[in-house]
Amino acid sequence: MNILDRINKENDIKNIDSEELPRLAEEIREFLVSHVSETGGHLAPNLGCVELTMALHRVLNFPEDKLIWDVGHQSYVHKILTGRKDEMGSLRQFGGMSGFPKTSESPCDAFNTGHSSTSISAALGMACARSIKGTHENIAAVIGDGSFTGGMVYEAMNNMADIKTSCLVVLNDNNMSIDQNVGGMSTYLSKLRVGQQYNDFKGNVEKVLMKIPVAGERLAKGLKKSKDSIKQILVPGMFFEELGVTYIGPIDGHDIETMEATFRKALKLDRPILVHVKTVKGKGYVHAERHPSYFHGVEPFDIRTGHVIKEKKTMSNTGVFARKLIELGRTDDRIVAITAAMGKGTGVSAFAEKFPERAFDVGIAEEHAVTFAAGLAASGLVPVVAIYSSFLQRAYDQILHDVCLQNLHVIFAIDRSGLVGADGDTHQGIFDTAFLSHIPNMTVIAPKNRYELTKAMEWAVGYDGPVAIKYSRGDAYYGLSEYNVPFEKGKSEIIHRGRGLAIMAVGNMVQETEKIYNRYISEDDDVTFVNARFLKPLDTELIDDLSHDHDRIVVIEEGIKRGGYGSAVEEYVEEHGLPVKVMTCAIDDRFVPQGTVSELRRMLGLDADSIYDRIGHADTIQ
Ligand SMILES: Cc1ncc(C[n+]2csc(CCOP(=O)(O)OP(=O)(O)O)c2C)c(N)n1
Ligand SMILES: CC(=O)[C@@H](O)[C@H](O)COP(=O)(O)O
Ligand SMILES: [Mg+2]
Repeated sequence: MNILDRINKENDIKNIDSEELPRLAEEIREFLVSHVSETGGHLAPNLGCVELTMALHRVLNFPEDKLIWDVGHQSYVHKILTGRKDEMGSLRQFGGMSGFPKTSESPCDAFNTGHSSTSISAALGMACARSIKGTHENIAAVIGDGSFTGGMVYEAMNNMADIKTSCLVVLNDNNMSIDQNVGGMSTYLSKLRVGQQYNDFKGNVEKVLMKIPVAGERLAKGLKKSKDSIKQILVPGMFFEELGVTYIGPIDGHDIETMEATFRKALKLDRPILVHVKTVKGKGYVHAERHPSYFHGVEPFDIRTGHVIKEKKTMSNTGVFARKLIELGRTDDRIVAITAAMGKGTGVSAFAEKFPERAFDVGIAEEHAVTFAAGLAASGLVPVVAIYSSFLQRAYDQILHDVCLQNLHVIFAIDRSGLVGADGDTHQGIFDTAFLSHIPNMTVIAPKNRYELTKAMEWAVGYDGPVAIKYSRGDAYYGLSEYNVPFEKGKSEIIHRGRGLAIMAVGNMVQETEKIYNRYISEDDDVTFVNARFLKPLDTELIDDLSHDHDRIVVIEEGIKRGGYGSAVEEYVEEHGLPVKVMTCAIDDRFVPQGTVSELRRMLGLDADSIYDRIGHADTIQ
């Protein structure tokens, strides 16, 4: 019988003999590789934290104790150990188990995550709540070295120093973000990693105890360690120590026994402790160990070769963006590119290969990325900040206060705009139009296909002011390339001028709308088909014009309805008393879960068939 068969619910791991734990770790790795090879998912981060998760589960009691996973992409092992291994087949699928912690999925998930660098703040909040309520649960956060580049971490640690209560932070350092980790903190952690041997457990605890006045010294003496070993412990982790957070480490993140003993002791101390754990990303699966970046988040793959089963043959929007950026960069040396730890994901790394001195990976620091871009723009350069739509949510005030208020020429390349699929609610890029369009000076463009994406980039470089260009995850659309009306600020593109019904589609929904349009044409319905293109400024002249011979305008967009493009059209029509009804097919006031984009569109009524059916009833709209 496999040892994993004896793990069926939370805390079962405590009944496994210590000698059996290494075998259990192997079984978990095999289980992970076999499942993720079929579903896709974040494999390398999970392979790297198998023993770390096991050690935490030996020490913490679930669901009473609280364990917070930063980003949460590495929580699969935690899920397996908390009675969810049978759900692994549905990982990241529509209606299935999430790839991130979800409080709605299990009481053993203490806090929902998906975006990085939130875990220490949340843990600290829980620790303070525990003091106020007088309860006694343990609270721990696990955060990776990549996530440790995010600013909130330092805000939390700054605060932590003032809050003298037990809170364990485990820094899972695999010397990798998605790509190579970057920056001063990453260098500092590297120094800590190579600068000393793994501390043995007693030495570490002794160090901690020595720093606690009076009682700590007594306890440390009780450990009967030699004076020499006490001396050598005072140097590492000074940065954390100076901040008032006790540092232990680095310890071997694949040695369950050492981690278990360290965590057990650390949790007894009534103060914030950071345990620095060194792990190998992708550990135990040769292809993932060799290519941790590729296996960070991977599509279904062949276990033997490590190759993704459905290799892409077409170019993605990201690829189109990257290629065009390089082309623009060749002739305009004012152009600089910025990524917040998503070099490969956004395509900025391709630009960086050609123009290393004009490309910046600032770490997982979207807020900084935007204000950094503002500084570059204020000095006459043309920064292109490429950030996924959902991660850009973080930088709202930087966009408003640092860029738009000064009308600076910063280009926002908003990748993963629209539904992203399997990552689910934390990652859907559905709020960008709403949170950008209401900021004065901002121009928002949603290109309809790959050609228009390149034209939008050219236009944005030639413009002077903040411009956001949003495009979706996945394959670039090649269709409708014969329609290529030159760019003019605030002007939509008329693909076909008919009468009666006008359909205005936004960005990636132009492709879906083409199907609806073709259906009308095949039925001899001469409808108007508009590519919205500029979401802001609104093409009010066109709306005025349409209102003369159309009684209905239908707006189709893959974004949140309130504050979106359709809202702006509706508002304009109402304010000006135009004789036309507007219906917006967009996403109602809700979050959108995981699934394939087509499943989600069907669920939301945003697929061509559903929209066609709805328009059929459009004369009933109020
Ligand atoms: C705010 C935000 N920006 C970017 C990301 C994308 N992202 C997810 S995991 C990750 C790297 C995290 O590295 P680390 O914390 O070291 O975890 P590892 O995968 O190495 O275990 C990044 C950049 C994110 N989830 N949230
Ligand atoms: C966990 C996380 O935030 C990233 O790894 C994200 O899943 C990447 O998404 P893409 O696959 O769209 O690059
Ligand atoms: Mg890492």
